[in-house]
Formats: sequence, structure tokens, C-alpha cells
Amino acid sequence: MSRVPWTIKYRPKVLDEVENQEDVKKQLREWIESWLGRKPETKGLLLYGPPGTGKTTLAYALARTYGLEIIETNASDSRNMTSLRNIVERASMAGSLFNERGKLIFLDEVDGIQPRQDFGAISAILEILRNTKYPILMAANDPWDPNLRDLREAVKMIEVKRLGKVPLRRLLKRICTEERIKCEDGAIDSIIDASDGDARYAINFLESIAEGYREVKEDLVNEVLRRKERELNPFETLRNTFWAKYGWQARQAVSNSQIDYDLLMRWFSENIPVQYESLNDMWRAYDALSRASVFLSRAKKASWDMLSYTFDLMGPGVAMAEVAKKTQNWKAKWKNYQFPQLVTQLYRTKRTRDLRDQIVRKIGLHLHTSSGKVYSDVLPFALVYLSKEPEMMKNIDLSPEEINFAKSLTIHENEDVRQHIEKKRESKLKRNARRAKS
Ligand SMILES: Nc1ncnc2c1ncn2[C@@H]1O[C@H](COP(=O)(O)OP(=O)(O)OP(=O)(O)O)[C@@H](O)[C@H]1O
Repeated sequence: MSRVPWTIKYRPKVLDEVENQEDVKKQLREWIESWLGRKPETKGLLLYGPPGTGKTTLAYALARTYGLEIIETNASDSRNMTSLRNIVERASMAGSLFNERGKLIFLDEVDGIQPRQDFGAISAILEILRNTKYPILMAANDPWDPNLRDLREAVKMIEVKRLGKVPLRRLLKRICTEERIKCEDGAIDSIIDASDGDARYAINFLESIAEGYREVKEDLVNEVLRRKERELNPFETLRNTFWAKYGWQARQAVSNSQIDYDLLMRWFSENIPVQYESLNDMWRAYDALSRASVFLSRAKKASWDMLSYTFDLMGPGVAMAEVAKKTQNWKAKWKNYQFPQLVTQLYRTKRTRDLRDQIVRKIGLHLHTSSGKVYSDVLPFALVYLSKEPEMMKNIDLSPEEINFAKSLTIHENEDVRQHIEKKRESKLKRNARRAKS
């Protein structure tokens, strides 16, 4: 029989069982009661706060407390939006929501909506909000994305704060008692410190330790935490690989690492010339790494069994590339590893990329087309047009910062576009000439 995870098993069923969050619970009660009194304050309500603080829990507990059926869907899927529209439409035709068993619609992860992929999802939600006869509760971790502005204005927003240490401790201790597990107080405190108010993380952590070791001891918890920290640290993975005397040690360093494999590959790629001084060592290390990369893409496309070869090549392959390692008096050399260029570059250009995406989104909204289409077909021409008609910049609602950015782009793009148009014109002329001949 499959076991129910503790986060589900111990999820509060009704509002009174939800630890803390008194203000949130009060506001949720008032909101749903305003619906039951047929005069909703606002049709939609958005719960926002960090992961694992109980937003989903609150939604389910609210529904249960008031005997409502909950309809949950992930907001960032346009198919869900279509089926939701149907539900809402049917309800408006059927008359009153509360004739039979009422419903509460719960849209999770509204901040996961990608305007490019889920084009129209936000306007679909806004439309659903206008027409709904059901209360609509939404959840987001970060609701401050500019794409969500219209949504923010249409709903009531309630912040769900991180759970404090005291309620979290109460929660974990209750679970330990019900599961009949011996838990040291210091162990619970360490888990709470590491979880940073994320109840899901804390409960999952407790469960994994209890499952593996049958009791929850402080030194054990601290050791697991230290290991986790190390496995998340790319500098540590690099050091353990480059400093490994034997292949199996290097393999372990790579396979234990919790870093995304593609990213790890970039870390190695950047730091092979930092670690190795001999060109031959470097050459062998890069050779192994490039083979690892081939197996990684095969693993992703064909079968994850290939991952084993990726580890062999990225770990022992890179580590054993150093010939001196086979000699008696080899000693590991301390080096200052570097961040991969790509990571620093992406970090530095984040603001620029965000600005570009915002402009593209606004042009797309104006032209009723997706951001993807704007990128591929429209952007260079739109920039030229905008530079000629500065008033248009204001019409499509560009902020002063975006206008400056668009202008700076236009200078470069103008030349590109001119050449692009020129080339197109030439090939068209040639084509016409060929046609005329034949
Ligand atoms: N206030 C609380 N009282 C009791 N248990 C809680 C509370 N908050 C969270 N939990 C526990 O933590 C688990 C995770 O919470 P939940 O899924 O509601 O978080 P969330 O805020 O929706 O997270 P995310 O933003 O990642 O979706 C729940 O299943 C529940 O067991």
C-alpha cells in the first residue's frame, strides 16, 4: 500500500486547525461570508507569500470549513483556462451557485503564467473573474511581476507570512507524537532553522530523517544539513572532483552533486584551465567533458541510463586527466574557482533582458499577437517605426526607462533592419528577373 506523505497526512482540514495565520483566516472568512450573503466584496482573492507557508492548505481548509466543493487548477495552463471558462459559464446559466453544494475555484501558481507561452491566460482569468458566480481564490509566490498588474488591480490581495518558529515547532512535535517517533528538541530546532518558515520543507525533512533512521537526533540532522549544503555548492563539487586521488571519489563528487547537470558542465568547462597547468591535461579533461555532454543529451532524449556515462566522464574523466596524479608525490593544488561566464553574464544582463521582454509584451498586446511572433517577425520593424513616431511609444504605454532602452536599441537595429530590407529587396528583384526570363 502506498504511503501518504506527511505534508498531506497532517495537512489541516479546517481553518481552525491551521497554525497561526490568524489575520489571513479572518479575512478569508469575511470574504467567503460576503459571497454567501450574495454580496461579495471582490470576486477574486489572491493569497501570496513564500513557498510552503500554507496557501494551498488555507484554500482547502476554507472550502472544507464552509462545505464548498473545491475546483483546483494550475493557472499557467491555457487548457485549464478553457475548461474553467466553461464551468463559470455553465454556472451563470444555471442560476445561483449556492442552490446545491457551493464551489470554490482555486487557481494555483498564477505567477507561473508565462506571457509568451500562455498567451491570453491573464485576460482569460480577468474574464472569468468578471463573469463568475463562484468565489475565485488564487495563489502566488511572487505576485509583483508587471504582467500581473491588471490581475492585482482586480482582486483583493492577502499576504501569507512565513510560519514562525513557535507554530512550526508545535506542528513538528505533534507529528512526532502521532507517528510515535523519538525526536530530540535540538533536532527539531535545527530543522526549523534550516526551513526558514517553509512548513513543507520542514515536514518533508522530518519525514525523510524519521524514515531513514527511525529516530530524529540532533547530530544526525546537523550532519545531513551539512551534507546538503555541500552538495548544493558548485565550488565544493569542483574541489572534490579535481582533488580526487581515485576515479571513484571523483564520480561520487559528481553524482552526489545537487547542481543541475548542464550548469555543472559549465562550471567544469570554466575551471579546467584554472585547475590544470599543462595543456595536455587540459586537452584530456575537455575531451572527457565534451563526451560527457554527448551522453547527457542522449540521456535527456533517449534514456536516463546514459546518465551513468555522463558521471563517469564528468567525474573520473576530468579528474584523471591530470597525469601527475598517478605519481607518488602528487598534491592537490588550491585554486580560486570562477563562476561560469554565462552565469555572470546572465546575471549582469538580467535588467536589460527584462526591459526587452516588457517592450515586446507591450508591442504584442497592442498588435494582438504573441510575444514569440513579435520577436521573430515584428521587433526590428516595430523599433524603426517607433523611432520615427515617438508619440507611439507613449501610446503603447512604455515607461520612460523602456523608451530610453528602445531608443538605444533602435540605433543598432536601424542599420540591421536597413541591411535586412535591402537584402530582401535585392533577392526579390533577382527572383523577378529570373521569372521574367523564364
Ligand atoms: N499554517 C499551517 N498550519 C499547519 N500546517 C501547515 C501550515 N502551513 C503549511 N502547513 C503544512 O505545510 C504543507 C505545505 O503547505 P502548502 O502546500 O499549503 O504551501 P503553499 O504556500 O501552498 O506552497 P507553494 O507556494 O509552494 O504552493 C501543507 O501540506 C501542510 O501540511
